[in-house]
Amino acid sequence: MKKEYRFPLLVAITGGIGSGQTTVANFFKKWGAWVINADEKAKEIIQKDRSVKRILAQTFGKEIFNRQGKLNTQKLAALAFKDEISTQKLNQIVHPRMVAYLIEELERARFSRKYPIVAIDAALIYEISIEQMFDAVVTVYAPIELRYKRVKQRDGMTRSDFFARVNKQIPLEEKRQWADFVIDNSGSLDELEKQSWAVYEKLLNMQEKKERQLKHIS
Ligand SMILES: CC(C)(COP(=O)(O)OP(=O)(O)OC[C@H]1O[C@@H](n2cnc3c(N)ncnc32)[C@H](O)[C@@H]1O)[C@@H](O)C(=O)NCCC(=O)NCCS
Ligand SMILES: Nc1ncnc2c1ncn2[C@@H]1O[C@H](COP(=O)(O)OP(=O)(O)OP(=O)(O)O)[C@@H](O)[C@H]1O
Repeated sequence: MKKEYRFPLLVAITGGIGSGQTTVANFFKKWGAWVINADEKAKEIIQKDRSVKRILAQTFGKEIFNRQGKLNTQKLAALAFKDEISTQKLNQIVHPRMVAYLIEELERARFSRKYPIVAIDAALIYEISIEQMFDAVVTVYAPIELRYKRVKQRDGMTRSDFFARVNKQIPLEEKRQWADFVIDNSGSLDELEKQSWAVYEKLLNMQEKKERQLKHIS
C-alpha cells in the first residue's frame, strides 16, 4: 500500500531573479515533492482571468496583448519594471489573485495526501509577506554578478532589465538572514544538487515529526 501523508510539510523555495530557486525546486520535484511554480501561475492568471486582463490593459495599454489576446511578456515587463510605481501597479493587480490561487493549489496538493513536501517556488515570498504560511522557508543564494551571468545566458536579458527587477526585490542578503535554510548556489550544479538533498532530507524529517505530532487530529 502506498504511504499516505496527511500532514505534508509546506515549504517555500525563494531567492531572487537568477539565484537558482527553480533549479532547486526541480530537484525537490524529482525526489517526490509537489511543486507549484509562482511565475507560471501568475502568467496563467493574466492569461485566463478576464478581469485581470481588462485592468492590466487599462493600466499598461492594450498593446501588451496581441490580437489573439495573448500576453506579450516582454512588453509588460518593460512597462511594469521601468519604475517603482509601475511595478506596484502590476503587483496590486496580480498578487491578490496569485496568492488566492496559490492557497487553492496548496490545499489541493495537501488533500491528495500523496506528497510529503508541498513546495512553492516563488521569488517574492517575503515581498508579499506570505512567509508565515509555511513550515519552512528555503532561500537560494548566489552573488549578484553570477545571477546576472546566468540570466543573460538563460534568456539574453540585458543588464539594465536585470537590475530593473533586482531593484524591485528585497536584497538576497536580507532574505538569507530570515530563511530557515540557505542553499548557496555559487558553485556547480552538482554542488547545488548535493546541498539541496541535504536540505530535502531535513525537510523529510520535519514532515515525519509533524505527522507524529498531529496524528490524533481526525
Ligand atoms: C511581467 C511578467 C509578465 C514578465 O514575464 P517574464 O517571463 O519576463 O518573467 P517571469 O514571470 O518568468 O519572472 C522571472 C523573474 O522575474 C522576477 N519578477 C517577476 N515579477 C516580479 C515583480 N512583480 N517584482 C519583482 N520581481 C519580479 C522574479 O524573480 C521572477 O522569478 C511577469 O514577471 C509577471 O507577470 N509578473 C507579475 C507576477 C509576479 O509577481 N510574479 C513573480 C511571482 S513570485
Ligand atoms: N549552479 C549553477 N551552475 C550553472 N548554471 C546554473 C546553476 N544554477 C542555476 N543555473 C542556471 O541559471 C539559470 C537561473 O536559474 P533558475 O531559473 O533556477 O533561477 P531562478 O532563481 O528560478 O530565476 P528566476 O527568478 O529568474 O525565475 C538557469 O538557466 C539555470 O539552469
